Amino acid sequence: MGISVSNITKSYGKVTALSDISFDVKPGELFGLIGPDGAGKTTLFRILTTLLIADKGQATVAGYDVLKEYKSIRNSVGYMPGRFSLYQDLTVEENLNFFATIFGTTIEENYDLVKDIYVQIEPFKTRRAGKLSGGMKQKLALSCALIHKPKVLFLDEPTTGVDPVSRKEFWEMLKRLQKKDITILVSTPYMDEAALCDRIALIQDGKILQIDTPNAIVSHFPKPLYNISANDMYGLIESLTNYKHTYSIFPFGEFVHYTDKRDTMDIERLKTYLESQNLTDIHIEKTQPTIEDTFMELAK
Ligand SMILES: Nc1ncnc2c1ncn2[C@@H]1O[C@H](COP(=O)(O)OP(=O)(O)OP(=O)(O)O)[C@@H](O)[C@H]1O
Repeated sequence: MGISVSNITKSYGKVTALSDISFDVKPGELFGLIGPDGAGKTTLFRILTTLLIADKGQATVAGYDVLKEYKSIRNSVGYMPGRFSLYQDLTVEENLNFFATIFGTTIEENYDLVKDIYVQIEPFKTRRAGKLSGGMKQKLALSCALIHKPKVLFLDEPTTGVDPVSRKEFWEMLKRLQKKDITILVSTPYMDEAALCDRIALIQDGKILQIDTPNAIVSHFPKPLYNISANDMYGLIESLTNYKHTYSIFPFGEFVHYTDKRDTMDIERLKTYLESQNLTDIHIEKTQPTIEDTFMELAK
């Protein structure tokens, strides 16, 4: 009753948005599609929610074929698209009522499922959706996607444009929904959110780079990784770019993430080199790779 995707390909004219994509989401799993803008995430969501037809390949959602049984899929899934899922001129309550009505149900009938989320915006139930904050819009959109008790929930970049506290709360809500036997496919460009999924697929340019648990993905990082900082970030990047032993560099907050071509690297020699480039306050220490590091390495 999860999701099964086999060899899905979709092009828009000359742009190949998805190229031979295959993966399965197990029933009850919280599965993340992680990739930058334009990777093909929205196209895949639209195919799985039967709004778009693939050029090639098959897919099933909740056991139903996306082509032959599209009507059953529409009754079994909840879809929170990245943008424009709410009617801005309707109030909070009217939006929820509208989504309940088109699925032939009522807010009361399925209130239990959305209660957790909806109570947080209920005090504003007479406010128009267009006047809500980003975090409140997101909670309303999630309530609307859930009001007909879907078996599978599709969330396309649900936390984009949402403040960090609301983002954290949102992920806690997803974990609670998962316990109610809902299979969740969520896309995000935020690598820190990827770590909260059961399994993730890293996707770029319409291709899947890797599928695994977040821990396993990180453990595939091929080399020791170092955090390097110095007084001048720009000079540090330039010097490391010109260093003959550099394998990869990647700006990461206040640090540069560095890997070396050699099997064993001499930290002191690298420090001496950077000092010779007029850099000061140089710190080099080994660090743990993140999903973002693995993504950058695979995307090379
Ligand atoms: N209707 C369309 N016509 C032409 N090209 C399109 C269309 N929709 C998407 N594309 C192109 O297909 C590729 C994948 O787009 P898609 O929206 O699926 O990616 P995404 O990962 O969801 O990114 P975003 O977060 O920016 O929506 C991009 O190169 C995009 O420009």
